[in-house]
Amino acid sequence: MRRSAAPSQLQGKPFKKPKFIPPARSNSSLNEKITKLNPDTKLFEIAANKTTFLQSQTDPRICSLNLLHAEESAREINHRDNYKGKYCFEASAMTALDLHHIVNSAPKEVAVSKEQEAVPDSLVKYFSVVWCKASKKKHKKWEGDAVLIVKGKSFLLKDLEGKDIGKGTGYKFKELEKIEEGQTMMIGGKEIEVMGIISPDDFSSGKCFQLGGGSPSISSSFQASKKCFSNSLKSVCKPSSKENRQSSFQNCKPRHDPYAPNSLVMLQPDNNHQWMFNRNCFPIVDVVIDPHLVRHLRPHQKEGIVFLYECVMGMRVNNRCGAILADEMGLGKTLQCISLIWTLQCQGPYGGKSVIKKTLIVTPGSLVNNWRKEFQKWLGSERIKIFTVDQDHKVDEFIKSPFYSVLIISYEMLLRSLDQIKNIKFDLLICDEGHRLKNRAIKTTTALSSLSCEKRIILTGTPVQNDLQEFFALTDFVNPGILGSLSSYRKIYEEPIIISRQASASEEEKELGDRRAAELTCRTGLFFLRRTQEVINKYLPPKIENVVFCRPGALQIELYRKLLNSHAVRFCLEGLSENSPHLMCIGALKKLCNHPCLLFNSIKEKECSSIWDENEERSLYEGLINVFPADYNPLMFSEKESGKLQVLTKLLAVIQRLRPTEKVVLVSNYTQTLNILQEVCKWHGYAYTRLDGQTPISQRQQIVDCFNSKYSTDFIFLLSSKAGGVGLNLIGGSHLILYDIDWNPATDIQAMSRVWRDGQKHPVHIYRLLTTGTIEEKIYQRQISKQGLSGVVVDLTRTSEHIQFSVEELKNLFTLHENSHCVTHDLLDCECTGEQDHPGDSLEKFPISRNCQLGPQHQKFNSLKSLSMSQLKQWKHFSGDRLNLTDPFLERIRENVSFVFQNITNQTVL
Ligand SMILES: Nc1ncnc2c1ncn2[C@@H]1O[C@H](COP(=O)(O)OP(=O)(O)OP(=O)(O)O)[C@@H](O)[C@H]1O
Ligand SMILES: [Mg+2]
Repeated sequence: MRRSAAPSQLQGKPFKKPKFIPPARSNSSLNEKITKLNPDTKLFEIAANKTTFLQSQTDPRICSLNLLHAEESAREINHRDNYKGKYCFEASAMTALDLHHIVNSAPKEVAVSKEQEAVPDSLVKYFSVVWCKASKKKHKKWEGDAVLIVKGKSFLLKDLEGKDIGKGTGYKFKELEKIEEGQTMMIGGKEIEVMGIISPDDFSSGKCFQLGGGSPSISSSFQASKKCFSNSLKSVCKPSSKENRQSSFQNCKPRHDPYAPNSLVMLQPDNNHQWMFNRNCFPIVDVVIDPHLVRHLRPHQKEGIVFLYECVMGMRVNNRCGAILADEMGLGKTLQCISLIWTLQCQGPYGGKSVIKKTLIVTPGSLVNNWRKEFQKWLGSERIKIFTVDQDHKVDEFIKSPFYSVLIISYEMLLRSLDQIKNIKFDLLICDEGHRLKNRAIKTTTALSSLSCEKRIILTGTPVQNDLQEFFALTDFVNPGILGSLSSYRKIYEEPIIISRQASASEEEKELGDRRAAELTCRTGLFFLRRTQEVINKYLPPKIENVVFCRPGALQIELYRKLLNSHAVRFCLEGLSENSPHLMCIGALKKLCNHPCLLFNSIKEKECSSIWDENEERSLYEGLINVFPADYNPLMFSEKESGKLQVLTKLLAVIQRLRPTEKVVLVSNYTQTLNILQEVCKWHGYAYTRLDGQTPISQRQQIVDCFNSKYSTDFIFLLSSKAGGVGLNLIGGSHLILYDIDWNPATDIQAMSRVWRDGQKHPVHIYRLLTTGTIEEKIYQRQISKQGLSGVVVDLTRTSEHIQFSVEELKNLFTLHENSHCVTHDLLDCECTGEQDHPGDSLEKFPISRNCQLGPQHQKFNSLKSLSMSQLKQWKHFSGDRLNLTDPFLERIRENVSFVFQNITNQTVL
């Protein structure tokens, strides 16, 4: 049998999982393999690999989420790098010095692993192997790489996707115990050759399943350097004519002075990068952000630009040019991208030549014109020509005109114009509110993935929080293939992580899950950046957040009781079947909380519709109509019938009386509820404007601008959170009222973030209205306990309306607490009587933020936990008649309010 040299040895990393090399092609030993190569190639390949390896160990940039302060770091790095790499020839000379170190280090690793063989038998051992079906043929044709796990007398063979491809027990103990590198053996009907020993560490982190082994930067750099070498050598050897080069060199000055005070200078490319991308040996030129922009940038934005630059230039993960910028809402992701586009369009590190020509920005319809406005705001109209696609301006126009360099288009329009878009060569793709790409199967994702552009950025304020598959989709979109195939990702990361989070998980499973999560964080952390709102708090006015519990009206209580007694609800509580109508029951209760007339409308609609004969609906609504007054007219509804509506109308009146120049954003998830709120505005003569799913895209920015203008006479902005919750800047309003609650906390947080952002002049008041003792409280509790308290890596139980409920949970949901001021407060186990602050509580100790899907490691860098029950305990509590509110507005509407939680951020600025 011909023996293949373990590819891991060729890479100088015997403990990493080698890339599979069919035996027929790779039958030479390590030394043979190296000497067969062109000597220069050999030096370069290994040295380039080493360079990146060392860099990944020592370079602070590698830890993306632990960014250096941009100003100092970028400059410092530049100066540090200045000594090297003016020309790529220097690179090979320098890196060649490391060759011995690499080759010599290999046996050491083996020795370390071998020590482990001597440890007690109960310990598990891991090997990288190649395998094929058992045969007597002389020349084996290996079918693939695998990982062999040996424990005592049994073994398990897994392919690189993590799938089990063989297992067996009862083997001779000695045979399994003495497995060593290079050995071939028959095992479970398969012939295997042991290519190397895998350390327990590499197994538990999952690294051994990665092709080429190691971190992305290490492995891809190796591949990349191999790939680029032959090309770059050719092109390096045929530089442009002497004269041309001289004249290029003379023009190679940075566009802006890198030594000016406060200059923001990008990192210079390292040797490896130069080999790949500077084939004409242009001199290295400092890339300096336009001082006109730098003047305005906040520190976190400077860091963000450095991060984005390094990602799209392929400086963080070799051969990969994608990034996810997941800063919380309002942190100015738009400005960071605009700065990047402007920079790359005019500058580049190689001879100063620009890196990109055309940029495609895809964004929700409501934000197309917001992007245009932001370009105008930060760069004026002369520097860069923007084309926005709408009904009257089609992609054709962009194609025909040489003027425009940036195309801004909505996701919907993109799908319609995909054929044309595909024919344009875009160098940079930015997907705003890109969490919508979390589903790989939807058309938008496949359409965007089909574009050939490699430099891809996803912007999102609410990255997928609790679903590892969605996280995979985002990651795979920006850096295709970086985490392998979906099936291997599931086996290697998702499954062990999920298992480890289950209550029944063994210690071993927990440990494995933690390690895999840590490894995943580490691998993606290079191109994933998230900062929380705390970084801009100091630039913003104070924010007073109130969770207001409103007593339900008499009609509401009566209807509520009747609903809970319905056959449908009782059927749900008997045990869940597939056809359980619990979602319908929940929907009816939520409608009732908003206003009984919504329920009345539903009953009447069902009466007229043919679907009415469905049993559950009949059993839910049966007899309900009799609870309404005989002459009930849903068009003439009364505010008193809904506790929340009563509080709302009083609140609006007080705000207008006390602050006649301030404006209110009023948010609901439902169009029908917005209709009711709109009626209320009309009755009270409040000037209002409205944005929902029906608002034509072309009008949306105009509506927003008009509301934000100081000349606007609108008092209220009616906003549908589903349609316009993301991305909008509604700083014209300083009061935001969230009329109803969503299962998904991200939806609510998105909506609440519309007013407290850069540019806001007034202290901001946020009011979340909940009906006391009802399902709304339960949903709120679920938001702050399940997802907030968990603090774990994943919680797949939370998927908006598709949550799986246990019967116990449904019992809780379908209970009305009529005698409590606030069930949520009762659950807090708080000793206060709801009339005072909690002594010694520091709000700073409990920053409010959101959970990040990858748990502790990500949180350490960039994301704090969501508001949790324990944090809520630290807020101010005001109960019943003893309300002694510091909020001047709530103070005047206490009548219908049974309880208030209040938190003030930035009080010092008051
Ligand atoms: N450095 C700055 N100085 C002043 N205003 C700024 C600065 N950066 C951003 N802004 C303003 O802050 C507002 C919010 O910025 P932007 O819309 O980019 O936020 P975002 O991060 O995209 O938030 P979201 O996730 O909600 O879309 C905008 O009006 C923007 O012009
Ligand atoms: Mg945005």
